[in-house]
Amino acid sequence: MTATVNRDPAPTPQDAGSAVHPAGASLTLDNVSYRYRGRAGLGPIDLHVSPGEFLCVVGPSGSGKSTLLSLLAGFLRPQQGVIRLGDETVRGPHPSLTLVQQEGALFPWLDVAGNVKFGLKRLGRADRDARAAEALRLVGLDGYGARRVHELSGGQRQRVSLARALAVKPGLLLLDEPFSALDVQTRTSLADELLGIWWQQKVTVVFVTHQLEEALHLGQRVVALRDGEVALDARTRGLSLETLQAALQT
Ligand SMILES: Nc1ncnc2c1ncn2[C@@H]1O[C@H](COP(=O)(O)OP(=O)(O)OP(=O)(O)O)[C@@H](O)[C@H]1O
Repeated sequence: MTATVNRDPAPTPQDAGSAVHPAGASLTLDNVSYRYRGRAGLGPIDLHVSPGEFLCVVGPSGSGKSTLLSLLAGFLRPQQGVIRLGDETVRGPHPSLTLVQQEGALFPWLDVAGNVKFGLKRLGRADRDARAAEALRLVGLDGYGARRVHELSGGQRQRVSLARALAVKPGLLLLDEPFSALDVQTRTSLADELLGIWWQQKVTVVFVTHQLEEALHLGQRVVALRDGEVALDARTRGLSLETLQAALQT
């Protein structure tokens, strides 16, 4: 039997019509490649992500997911091709582009609010405080600002990481297996909260995961990488798990 996961998590910005003005930036990869010592790596690939789109990237170990995220985050420079965020070429880490990783990477010497405000140094104090409070409310941690990081559960720490990323009001949110270290229940509820936040904020999302079911549940679109190339690029609506698995195997 074919198990079809047929879920569009929320109406897309396009579905919602002209009332919605996505805050997210478009992302374009034009003939991009990066090869370590000229061999393994990624590309060349072409990819366009629309403003406000939620894209999931899947692929087996070594298929190029981390390389792709490092390129998008500006940590690596393409050896060939161009990456654009909106009209701007990505040449390095960019304030409108934030990355949330598996283990959050919070600063243990700062309290929760200090962590969330970390990327807001260019703002005045009142704006920083307001942004941090808003971001903590978005992730369900209203009132947690004065807590120490070590007092938090794994799920709460990932919420703080997400709040820190959202506080800068990014055009593009990059998520690298952000929930994979969490238990299934926490993972599921955080994934659903992320969908709510995405829908509210209209940020463009690139979400990397090993879990094909998670990609079909969360994404509007999924890109499957195999050996550094795009093996499948499809809308998730109506896409079966078997089709996705087959694309990664053949
Ligand atoms: N620093 C490096 N030096 C040499 N080769 C590398 C380096 N980093 C990655 N590679 C190679 O590039 C290819 C893509 O690796 P990448 O880490 O992007 O894959 P991945 O899909 O993120 O894997 P995983 O799911 O295991 O994290 C692999 O063949 C890997 O061995």
